Amino acid sequence: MNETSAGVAGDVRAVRVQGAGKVFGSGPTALTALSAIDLEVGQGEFVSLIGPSGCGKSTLLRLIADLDQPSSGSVQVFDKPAGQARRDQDYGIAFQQAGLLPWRTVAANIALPLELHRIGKAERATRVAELLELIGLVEFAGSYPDQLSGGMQQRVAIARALVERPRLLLMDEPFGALDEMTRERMQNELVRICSETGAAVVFVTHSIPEAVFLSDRVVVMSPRPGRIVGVVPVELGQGDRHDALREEDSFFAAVAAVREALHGVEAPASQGSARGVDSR
Ligand SMILES: Nc1ncnc2c1ncn2[C@@H]1O[C@H](COP(=O)(O)OP(=O)(O)OP(=O)(O)O)[C@@H](O)[C@H]1O
Repeated sequence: MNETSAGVAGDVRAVRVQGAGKVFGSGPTALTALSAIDLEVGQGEFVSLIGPSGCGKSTLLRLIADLDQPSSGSVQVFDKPAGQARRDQDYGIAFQQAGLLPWRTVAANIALPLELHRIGKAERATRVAELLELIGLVEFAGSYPDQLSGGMQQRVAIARALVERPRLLLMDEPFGALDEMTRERMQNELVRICSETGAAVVFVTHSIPEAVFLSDRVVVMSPRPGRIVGVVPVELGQGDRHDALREEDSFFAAVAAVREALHGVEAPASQGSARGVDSR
């Protein structure tokens, strides 16, 4: 393992990406989005991906989710090829847009993956009740998405991602569209949900404080072609990610360490966008 690969000790990894590259298109217009990515995520580990806009964070997540194929290298999820892990429903996915079906109630949205996999009605009802409890929306079971706030919709999307008890969650800026207060509440809830379910998480974000608050390790990527240029371990105590942590010196020190790792990897102005890394 070289100094920029992101590895963990232990046997079965939730995610193991080895030498992965991704080229979109071919010929003179070919675009190399990712190059020589080595990334390992341990079971129950929370890893964030951070880097300038367009550096390939979402592409890497899509490779792990088997929504796209690497042009080189390999992607394994729980020691299986990514495609097999997808067929085995080994992971749940939550993206920036909650993506709920507007004609289905909250309960029916959460139950959807179970229905698609022909789980019986009684078992579905039990599982949905558990999830509604977990996300604190029991009294909204019969509501429709347009009757919920953005943060509540995101919680429903996370419940739907968790409904099949995945050991891995793949999240692409799931709180990106939320206001700051709601976002922090959602982060607190995600910490709680992860400690209750033991799921590993790969989390894409533009926010350094968000990455630090949530993660065991923050993986820093370079501008296109995206490479891993640093891995910052966040040692803030596992079961101890509480709101007050955001005010503590250890938190600010970790934020500074990630900012330092990002130093020099920001996209030049010509390549930049309004969605660069946010260090607020
Ligand atoms: N399907 C595709 N076809 C062609 N190019 C693509 C495709 N998907 C992504 N790209 C390109 O790959 C590069 C990486 O995109 P990606 O969305 O992974 O970046 P990102 O780091 O997630 O960006 P952001 O932070 O802005 O969301 C970009 O230059 C993008 O234009």
